[in-house]
Amino acid sequence: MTEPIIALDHLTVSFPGHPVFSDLNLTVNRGDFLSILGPNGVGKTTLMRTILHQLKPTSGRVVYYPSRREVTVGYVPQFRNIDPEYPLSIRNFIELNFPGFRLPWLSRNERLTTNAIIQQTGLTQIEHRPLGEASGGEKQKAYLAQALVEKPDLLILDESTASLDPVTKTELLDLVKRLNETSGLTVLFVTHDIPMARRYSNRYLMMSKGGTESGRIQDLSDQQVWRSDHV
Ligand SMILES: Nc1ncnc2c1ncn2[C@@H]1O[C@H](COP(=O)(O)OP(=O)(O)OP(=O)(O)O)[C@@H](O)[C@H]1O
Repeated sequence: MTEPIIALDHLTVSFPGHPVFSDLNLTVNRGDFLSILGPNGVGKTTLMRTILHQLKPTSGRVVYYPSRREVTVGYVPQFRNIDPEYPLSIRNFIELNFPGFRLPWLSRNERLTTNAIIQQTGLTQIEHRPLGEASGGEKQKAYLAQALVEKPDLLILDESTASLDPVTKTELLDLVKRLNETSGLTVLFVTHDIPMARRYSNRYLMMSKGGTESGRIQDLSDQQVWRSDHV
C-alpha cells in the first residue's frame, strides 16, 4: 500500500527578481527512491533546501506525513572541502549526530549503532583517522554514515556521489538501495548521472527551464533528458 511521506503542494520559490521554479506538485511515497534531475542552476538544491525547511517558499508548501516532527530527515551534501587540520576522527564525526551527543558518554547502544554503521559504510579500517586527512570518497562515506545515525525515514543525497569513482559510487548507492528495500528508507537522489538514476530509483522528477515532469523511471526517455538540457 502506498503511503505518502511528503507532498509538494503548488510549490513556488523565487529569489528577488529571479524565479527558480513555480507551481511544483508531487507526492513522494514511503519507500520511493526518487531521482531529481535537471541541468545546472535549475533549482534542485533550492528544492532540497525548501524541503528541509531551510528556505521558505514564495507560495505553496511542503507537507510532511504524518507531521514534520515525526519524520527524521538525513541530508548528505555535495562534497565540501574540509580543513585538513579538522581534528575529529571519522568515528567521532559520525557520532556527532546522536541527539545530545557528548563524548565520552555515549550509551552502549549508541556505540553498537556506530559500529554497525561504520561497518556498513566500509569505514572500519580508517575509523580512527582524522576526518581532515580522509580522501574525498572517504569523507562522503563519513557524511552518509553520520546521516544514518539518526535512522532517517527520508534521506536526501544532494549530488553526494558526484565526486566519487565508479566503484565507491556503486558501493554507496548499493548500501542506500539495501536500506531502501529492507527498511523502507525513502530516498531523494539529486544527480546528473542518468545511468545511476535509472539503475537505482523507481521514480524521477525532471526539472528544466520549461517546467517539471515526473514519472516512473522506466518511462524516462532519452528525448526528455536531451530536452531538459536544451530548453
Ligand atoms: N540564496 C540565493 N539567492 C539568490 N539566488 C540563489 C540563491 N541560491 C540559489 N540561487 C540561484 O537559484 C538558481 C538555482 O540554484 P540551485 O543551486 O538550486 O541549482 P541546482 O539545480 O542545484 O544547480 P547545480 O546542478 O549546478 O548544483 C541558480 O540560478 C542560483 O544562482
